[in-house]
Amino acid sequence: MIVFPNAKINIGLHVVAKRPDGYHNLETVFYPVQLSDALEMAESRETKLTTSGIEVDGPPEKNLVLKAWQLLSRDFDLPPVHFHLHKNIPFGAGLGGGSADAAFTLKMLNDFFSLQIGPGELKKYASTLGADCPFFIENKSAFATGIGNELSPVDIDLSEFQVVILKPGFSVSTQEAYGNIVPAHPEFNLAELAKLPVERWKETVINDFEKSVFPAYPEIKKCREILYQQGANYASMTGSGSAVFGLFRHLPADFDNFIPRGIYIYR
Ligand SMILES: C[C@](O)(CO)[C@H](O)COP(=O)(O)OP(=O)(O)OC[C@H]1O[C@@H](n2ccc(N)nc2=O)[C@H](O)[C@@H]1O
Ligand SMILES: Nc1ncnc2c1ncn2[C@@H]1O[C@H](COP(=O)(O)OP(=O)(O)OP(=O)(O)O)[C@@H](O)[C@H]1O
Repeated sequence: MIVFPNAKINIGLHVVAKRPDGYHNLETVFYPVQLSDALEMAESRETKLTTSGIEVDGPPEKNLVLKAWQLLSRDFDLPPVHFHLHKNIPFGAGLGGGSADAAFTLKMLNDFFSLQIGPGELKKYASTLGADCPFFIENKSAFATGIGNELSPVDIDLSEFQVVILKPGFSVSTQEAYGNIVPAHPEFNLAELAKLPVERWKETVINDFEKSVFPAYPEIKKCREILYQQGANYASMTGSGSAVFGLFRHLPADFDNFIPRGIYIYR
């Protein structure tokens, strides 16, 4: 069985408050995008993970794919499986790639072994693997509150836009980014703002992490500037960076010529 865990972008992100458990309450809109990993699973003599593509740091047992398998194997009698993960989504990018792999592993195990876990229960398993993870269970645009795990559907359709993602050669640690932010209650509700025409988002739909991350990493700010110079109708950092995305009604044919060396382009 093969699945294609996709990335997400954040359309606005407000860090609302620090919680006693050290995590932060936030408000954001998650939107799924096409950029995807490939994850294959087959029954095997022992449970193992092999990888190709972008090299993920850390040993296989720390990989969220195996963590998702371990999580379900505590409650279900799962036979051993061989996973192969081909990694295309850069990590430490704010694109939620690791969380997507974890959520798709849960869904694939549930389907393949007919475990009969309902979507609500699957989301609960997912939230123990990462704050971004429950979104990828339904994988539909959603307004998120709590630590990012309380989701309600939001009707946003960006199909007329081309989504272009720029990623500098370095990553930003999510933990560090949260550590450098001063939480504040937002004036406006993001779910409402996201209903405005995309052309009005530039002034209204804000990712709070840009304020704290841009001064330390001017190259990320530069990526957003380039996207606007090239005619993006909206551009923003996603999550805690380091990737930024642009939404284009018309992407210039010579777009790639304007992207400095060392910056990866995904579309
Ligand atoms: C920045 C976002 O990508 C926005 O979508 C997410 O909030 C991050 O979600 P994630 O990578 O799934 O986060 P986790 O792997 O659960 O947590 C990584 C670290 O980020 C911090 N963290 C994460 C989520 C959150 N709501 N508050 C936090 O303070 C915590 O220090 C945590 O140790
Ligand atoms: N399947 C996986 N894919 C990517 N990273 C993984 C995976 N499994 C474990 N990790 C660990 O998670 C870290 C990346 O997490 P991080 O949350 O920074 O990145 P992300 O997946 O881009 O998501 P986001 O930045 O949106 O939270 C990696 O450095 C790696 O150690």
